[in-house]
Amino acid sequence: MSYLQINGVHKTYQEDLPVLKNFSLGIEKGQIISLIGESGSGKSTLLRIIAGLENRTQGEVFLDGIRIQNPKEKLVPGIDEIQLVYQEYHLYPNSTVEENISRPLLQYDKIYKEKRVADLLKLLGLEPFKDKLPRQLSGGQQQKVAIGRALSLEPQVLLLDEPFSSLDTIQRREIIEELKTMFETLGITVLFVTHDLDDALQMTENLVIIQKGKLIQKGHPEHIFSKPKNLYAAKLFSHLNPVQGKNKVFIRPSDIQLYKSTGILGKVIQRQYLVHYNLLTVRLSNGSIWKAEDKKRIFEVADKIFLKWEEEKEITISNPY
Ligand SMILES: Nc1ncnc2c1ncn2[C@@H]1O[C@H](COP(=O)(O)OP(=O)(O)OP(=O)(O)O)[C@@H](O)[C@H]1O
Repeated sequence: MSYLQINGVHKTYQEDLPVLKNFSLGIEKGQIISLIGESGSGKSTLLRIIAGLENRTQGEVFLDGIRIQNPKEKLVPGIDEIQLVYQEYHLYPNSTVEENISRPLLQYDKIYKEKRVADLLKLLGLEPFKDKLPRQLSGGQQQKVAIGRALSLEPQVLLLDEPFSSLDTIQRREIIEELKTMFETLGITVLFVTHDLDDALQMTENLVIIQKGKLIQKGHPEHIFSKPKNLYAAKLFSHLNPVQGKNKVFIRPSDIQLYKSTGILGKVIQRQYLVHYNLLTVRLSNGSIWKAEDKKRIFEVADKIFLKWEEEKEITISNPY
């Protein structure tokens, strides 16, 4: 059994409409995992179940071998060892940063509380803002306060439910970088939920993919990229072009080479400037529409183009769902 063990969790809010289907996952102590899935795939429900804040229809969750109780089995749902951080910061608007972080420690010894809060303010780089109100902070700083508050109880596991979705790209990149280092230093076990593959990869190389309540695939991104279990897992990484004359066989735009004279003929119908290449939309002579990456930025709309690729780069996806 893993440190955090999720065994066959099944959840239905309404009869016959399962939101989680026999979901099992083991997470080792100190591991950081990114759980990625589209909207409505059951990610938040799973986190609430792990935290003991939502009743499971079937299955069990264990932390260090101890069963997490359903809310209906407890007077006060949840446990201190597992803390959940939400997208909306849920801060107390009229309390300072310091007060927000110390709030869960109301019942604790004063000296312990002061030290714990001072440590967290330092760890999160929030010391200069300790007397400010949440509304005087940026979104990223507010989320750090929420994370500080979650960490105040010295949890073993931190569950992050799309915590950076409302931040802009640069803020997200910076805060993920900073928190990742902090989590590694603390040795805390983290399950980070997101629908954004870039965010997921910035946090860790341990990926878990959930789709419609089912665990589709887990592992290193390189493995999922080259051997995706289904179309959704494959498409998370890039667009897929269906190879003509081959059933369920695809080629990624990044694996296509572009030529001016030999290969499969097409015509550029759209060109999109992206950071590292121009993304071309190409109509092939059989009418199908493909995407290709023009890394040298050579081709223009209406140009003739010829495509080639190595057969070994083709991906066969037997499961279309
Ligand atoms: N309390 C509830 N009562 C009834 N249905 C619910 C409840 N909470 C969630 N659901 C439904 O369960 C499904 C999964 O929702 P959930 O929030 O777990 O998914 P998610 O992957 O976190 O989605 P998002 O990224 O949009 O938050 C959705 O269809 C949602 O409408």
